[in-house]
Amino acid sequence: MRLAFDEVTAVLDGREIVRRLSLEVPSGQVVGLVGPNGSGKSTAVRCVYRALRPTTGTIWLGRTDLASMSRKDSARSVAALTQHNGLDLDFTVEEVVALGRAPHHTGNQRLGARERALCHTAMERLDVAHLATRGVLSLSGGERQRVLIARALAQEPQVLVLDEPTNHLDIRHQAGLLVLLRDLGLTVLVVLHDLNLAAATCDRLGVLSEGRLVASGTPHEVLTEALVREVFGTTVTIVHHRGVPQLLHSLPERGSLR
Ligand SMILES: Nc1ncnc2c1ncn2[C@@H]1O[C@H](COP(=O)(O)OP(=O)(O)OP(=O)(O)O)[C@@H](O)[C@H]1O
Repeated sequence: MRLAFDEVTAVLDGREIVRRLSLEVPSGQVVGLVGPNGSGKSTAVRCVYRALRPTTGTIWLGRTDLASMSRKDSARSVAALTQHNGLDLDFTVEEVVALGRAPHHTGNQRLGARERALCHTAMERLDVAHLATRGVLSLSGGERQRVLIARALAQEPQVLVLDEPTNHLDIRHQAGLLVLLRDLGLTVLVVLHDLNLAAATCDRLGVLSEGRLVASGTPHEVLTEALVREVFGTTVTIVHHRGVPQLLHSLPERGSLR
């Protein structure tokens, strides 16, 4: 299912945080949203998981205007990993993952055998099955993050929206997660700070700067030394590894700030 921002503007506190954003995530593709701190990435994705309503513009889910859908219907299609995960209660890992099934249930339905198997598969994919009976409050930051991604997968969404999912993850789990996102076959919009991981994983990238989309295309098209200098204000050298652009920092000589 395709996801598309169509001229989306989001105003907060009287300030345009996202400005006329048009960006498409084609069905089954992974699109990375990158940009400096405060450029509006989280605000844009909050509009997709409906924590925020665009001030103007439309978000399309397939051919349907997201704003016209009931919250339950959109929750069946869109799963989100947000920066504020709300894991405040000491549920067990398996209980948290089972919450991913909530949009598919009415009332206090119990999970069926297929759903239990689905939750178990999601926990295995995220390497948290061995933690199933642990309380989530006792987990490390990275373990918690993986539990939340397992919950999102248990939801069986068609569209997955993730805001900095590699936070807290060690490099093995970062790489594992991004390979998983690539191979799930879902429509994925992912906010990433690590441009090297973004280039290696995403089919396309959108670059936000001060709320505006300033570049979009394949990583190869988008990630140039000039763009990184202009948007992020830093100097890098770009090399190609297996055909993928990768950034090497060119830091000033030691002592240059003295
Ligand atoms: N509720 C709010 N009210 C007013 N301003 C807000 C609100 N939420 C975010 N902002 C501001 O909007 C701007 C964009 O914030 P946003 O979190 O979308 O950026 P971001 O690109 O995700 O940043 P980061 O990379 O630091 O996570 C920031 O200047 C932020 O201070």
